Amino acid sequence: MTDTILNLAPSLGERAKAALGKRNLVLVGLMGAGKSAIGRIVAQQLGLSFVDTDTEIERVSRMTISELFAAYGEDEFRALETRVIKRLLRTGPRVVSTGGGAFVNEKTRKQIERGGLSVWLNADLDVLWERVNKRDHRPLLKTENPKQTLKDLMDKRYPIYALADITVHSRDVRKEVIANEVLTSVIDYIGKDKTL
Ligand SMILES: Nc1ncnc2c1ncn2[C@@H]1O[C@H](COP(=O)(O)OP(=O)(O)O)[C@@H](O)[C@H]1O
Ligand SMILES: O=C(O)C1=C[C@@H](OP(=O)(O)O)[C@@H](O)[C@H](O)C1
Ligand SMILES: [Mg+2]
Repeated sequence: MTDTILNLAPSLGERAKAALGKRNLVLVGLMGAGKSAIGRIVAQQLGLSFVDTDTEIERVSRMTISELFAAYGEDEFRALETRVIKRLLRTGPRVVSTGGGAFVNEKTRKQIERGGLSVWLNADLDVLWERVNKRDHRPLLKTENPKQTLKDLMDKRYPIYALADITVHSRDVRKEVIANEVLTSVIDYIGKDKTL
């Protein structure tokens, strides 16, 4: 009997999916915040498809992000990013993990505002640095002092990320914990805003 009741209770993922309806869930935030890693887990829990915009950009261009930056520069990369995100949001609902600069670009941000619910994964400098310094595939961090570059980007971008619908504190705990907080925040946010 108890088993039956437990089985019928909707899971956190099911409740968040019902709250989201047809909206896309879009993760934004700085490099290393966990957008790609957390987005994948959140999508699994929601039973929605997952796409990482950088992976999609690499697929359509048949180049890596570093190659794109080197060959065409950041402005061209942003233009491609805007186009890719527009298409992904049109054909959802899905979970979309963006690259760190996407939400900072005004055109892309407006698309995200129209096409989905945005979640900022907000992390401290030391957490971000710990995560990004292990890999070297991020062209913007190929500077003499990448930690300072990250700090400068934080100062510039955090006021813009703060425009996201929801903020979740990304920190040094298991990824599943952060993913659950994203789902809970979605339920809370949609429950509070009756106009949605
Ligand atoms: N909560 C977490 N705990 C431990 N490692 C994490 C956590 N979130 C992300 N990571 C790791 O940090 C690195 C950067 O995460 P990633 O998802 O690529 O960030 P982003 O897409 O925001 O740049 C990856 O190796 C990822 O597995
Ligand atoms: O912050 C940025 O401008 C960028 C972040 C990267 O994605 P992640 O945030 O997933 O590392 C990637 O899109 C590109 O290197 C530019
Ligand atoms: Mg990423």
